[in-house]
Amino acid sequence: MTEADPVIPVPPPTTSAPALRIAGLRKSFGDKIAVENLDLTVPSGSFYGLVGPNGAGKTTTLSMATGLLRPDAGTIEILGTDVWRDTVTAKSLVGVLSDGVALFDRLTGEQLVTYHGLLHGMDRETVAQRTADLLELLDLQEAGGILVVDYSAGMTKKIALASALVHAPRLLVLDEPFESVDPVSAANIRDLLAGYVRGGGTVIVSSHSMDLVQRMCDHVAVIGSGRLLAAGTTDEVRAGSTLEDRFVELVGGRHTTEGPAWLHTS
Ligand SMILES: Nc1ncnc2c1ncn2[C@@H]1O[C@H](COP(=O)(O)OP(=O)(O)OP(=O)(O)O)[C@@H](O)[C@H]1O
Repeated sequence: MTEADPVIPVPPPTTSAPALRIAGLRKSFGDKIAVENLDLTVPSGSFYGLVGPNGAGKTTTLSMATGLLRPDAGTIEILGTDVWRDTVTAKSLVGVLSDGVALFDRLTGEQLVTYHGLLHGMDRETVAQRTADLLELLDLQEAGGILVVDYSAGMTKKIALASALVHAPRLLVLDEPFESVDPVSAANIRDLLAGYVRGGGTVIVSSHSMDLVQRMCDHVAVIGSGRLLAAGTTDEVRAGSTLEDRFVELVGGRHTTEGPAWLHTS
């Protein structure tokens, strides 16, 4: 699949508001401050990367941004709709692939995608057509009749992505979409997402692959310890070096030793 048109037409914009606007976002778990005073604006039509070290607050931020986790403070708007005041409208605008949220895995892959489509109020015929398209695009045709509980990690990721896409959302929020996915499927997913953005959609993707984010995303935000460290176009943020080098510079934490002596066999 190359230079593909968007598989699913993205509804035309009805607002000039950014795809996502976050202001003053905070979240603590007990004494642990996971997200601290975070401001972030994701322009409509962008392919936005969110990067940060383990425990930086990416999943917490994306969960709050998509109506899955209530913030302690701050506002979040998706295309001008306040996520926590008008959650139903906001959720209709967004497709979410979450890290670690359980799927209804006693359904087959086909049933799971169909369920998500029906949940969004789509008619059965459209849901069936789109489900078939998505299963084909994600190389899951043969697995469509198998229970999701029996899927591999990569297949589970792909069926969750299909479920997030079936209602043709205006904004797609993907937490670690390429984790466990084989290189061919990853390339197919990248083409699918690029086509989706060309068709007017917005993608936010969190990833630990700096190389992938640098190649794929036109904007990037770096977060560390729950705070925004840098944000802008990918070229602005990497400022002449590679995103990986810039990331290490911003985040720190590189160890200069080769580990304890007992790890060295000779
Ligand atoms: N439900 C929770 N209860 C307690 N602490 C939590 C909870 N969820 C997240 N945290 C803490 O909040 C911080 C941010 O976690 P988060 O999962 O958002 O990081 P992340 O950037 O997605 O990390 P990773 O790249 O490792 O997935 C971490 O210190 C984590 O331990």
